[in-house]
Amino acid sequence: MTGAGRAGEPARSTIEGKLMYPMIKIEGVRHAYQTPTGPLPVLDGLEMSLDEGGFVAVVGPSGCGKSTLTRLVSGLMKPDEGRVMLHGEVVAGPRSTVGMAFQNPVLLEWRSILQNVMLPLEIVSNSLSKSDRVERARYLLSLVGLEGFEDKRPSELSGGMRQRASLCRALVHKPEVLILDEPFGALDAFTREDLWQTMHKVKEQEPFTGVLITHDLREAIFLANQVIVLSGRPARTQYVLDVPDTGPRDLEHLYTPEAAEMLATLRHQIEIAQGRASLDQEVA
Ligand SMILES: Nc1ncnc2c1ncn2[C@@H]1O[C@H](COP(=O)(O)OP(=O)(O)OP(=O)(O)O)[C@@H](O)[C@H]1O
Repeated sequence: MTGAGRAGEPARSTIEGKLMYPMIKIEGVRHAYQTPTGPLPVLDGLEMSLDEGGFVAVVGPSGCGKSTLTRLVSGLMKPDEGRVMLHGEVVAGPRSTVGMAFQNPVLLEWRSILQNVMLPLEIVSNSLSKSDRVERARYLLSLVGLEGFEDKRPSELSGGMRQRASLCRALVHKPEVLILDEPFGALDAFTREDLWQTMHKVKEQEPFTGVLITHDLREAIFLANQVIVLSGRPARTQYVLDVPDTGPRDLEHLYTPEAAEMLATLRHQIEIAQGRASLDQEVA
């Protein structure tokens, strides 16, 4: 990688003479939505840095601006101030190198599950032949446990299965960044935990840099290696927690003293963000 065409001087390091940029870098981002009753400030001093292969979970009070952050990273929106960079390049418009999965999977009922997963390959220009596309989609479906369901319609699948298919669709074109906006929020607790483990398996086989928006602190520390707590709206980066050991783990991991301590810290930070606790109060 060279520095040519790179914006300004984003934080970077050098390994063997090569410039290394964080995969995602957000600097001093401020944004307000224009509404009929005037501007609504949503983000006010957002900072974030995530290396390639990292996985960040973003938590914060309801309505503080978490989804707005995902729109900025995917290039669907530009900030009023500050900059969002992917690999040192300012994000100036929608990026095909970003995959997204949401709480509502929105699969197309008139297409089979396999055809739904293949959809991004039809939209994003790529050199894959039809048979390679089919092979890629089938591989991902088997990775998430949906082998044998390729020809089903979305309505024939359970909510958890649809979410698995949606994950495959988000990954099929090998995006550099995978954005997950509360993808497990509507699922029951058992299905959700099952999908957390699937996520670890997928990340092992299909490396990506992940951004997870969630209200579930256990989910955050189970999946991510960094958790960012946003303050109440207008949101700024209030607290960053580094989660050690991001390798595959079992659910028992969530019941260790280390996990309990991380959860207590995050809960306390959320209470501060909600204005229900002050910075100088001890973590309970
Ligand atoms: N296009 C828009 N125009 C005007 N206001 C908007 C727009 N999109 C979002 N908002 C408002 O901006 C604020 C932040 O929205 P956003 O969806 O980013 O929050 P969030 O943290 O993801 O919310 P939640 O936790 O409830 O999912 C909310 O008050 C929302 O109503």
